[in-house]
Amino acid sequence: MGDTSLRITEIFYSLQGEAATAGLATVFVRLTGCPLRCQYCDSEYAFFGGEKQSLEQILDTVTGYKPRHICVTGGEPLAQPNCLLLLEALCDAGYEVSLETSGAMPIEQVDARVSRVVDIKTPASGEVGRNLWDNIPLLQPQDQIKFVICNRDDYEWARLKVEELRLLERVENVWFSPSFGQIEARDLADWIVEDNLAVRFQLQLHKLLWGDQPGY
Ligand SMILES: C[S@@+](CC[C@H](N)C(=O)[O-])C[C@H]1O[C@@H](n2cnc3c(N)ncnc32)[C@H](O)[C@@H]1O
Ligand SMILES: Nc1nc2[nH]cc(C(=O)O)c2c(=O)[nH]1
Ligand code: SF4
Ligand SMILES: [Mg+2]
Repeated sequence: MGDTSLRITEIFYSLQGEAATAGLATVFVRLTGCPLRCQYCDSEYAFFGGEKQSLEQILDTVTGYKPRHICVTGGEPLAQPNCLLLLEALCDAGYEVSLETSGAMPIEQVDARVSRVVDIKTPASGEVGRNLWDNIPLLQPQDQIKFVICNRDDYEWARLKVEELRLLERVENVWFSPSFGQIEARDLADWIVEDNLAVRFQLQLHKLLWGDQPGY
């Protein structure tokens, strides 16, 4: 077997602040490095640095918290090929695993037990050109789609994508999430109601509880 280590920025235990398992105690494994540069990124500290850790080391740290839920995030976790091994090992260990990923990397090889939370990058993210549209037909009902909305134009764009790609038929949860500090969350909520959309609004719970800082 070759090198199975991963570059890790942090591993911490907190309340899941996003998506379908929001509110549940969760261990976060944040992988270092990302090929994208979304203008709003709240995890820039994960672009560089980190520490190489073996799969065993990572699993030991995770197990120490005695969690049920694990969220693998970054940076862009799928930019490290060994991420696939980590996801498989976490599933084998019996954890409920979710993966936060930009829509920019192939999701095909991710273990089928994982809930893949695919962020479709909007025009105002600055990275709309990186969306890998081939991922869309691969989505399963337990996967999730997220749009981080920065302004009204992003909202209109996302609304059209939901329709065009029939996203509500593909996955149980399509999330519209306000870009933190860039748009009034209430405006986004009002637009969803006015347009009678079947998407789900979310706020990043951890930022309301602890502010925008690493480790929470
Ligand atoms: C930091 S990223 C890591 C995973 C992956 N690189 C991605 O973009 O999905 C995790 C999630 O946080 C979201 N996010 C980052 N900065 C944000 C912000 N300022 N407001 C709202 N969501 C944000 C991202 O869009 C993504 O859905
Ligand atoms: N509490 C908490 N929940 C989260 N859900 C997704 C996160 C991320 O950074 O990907 C995150 C995070 O950083 N903290
Ligand atoms: S893809 Fe994710 S980690 Fe990378 S810059 Fe965008 S939000 Fe940040
Ligand atoms: Mg975060």
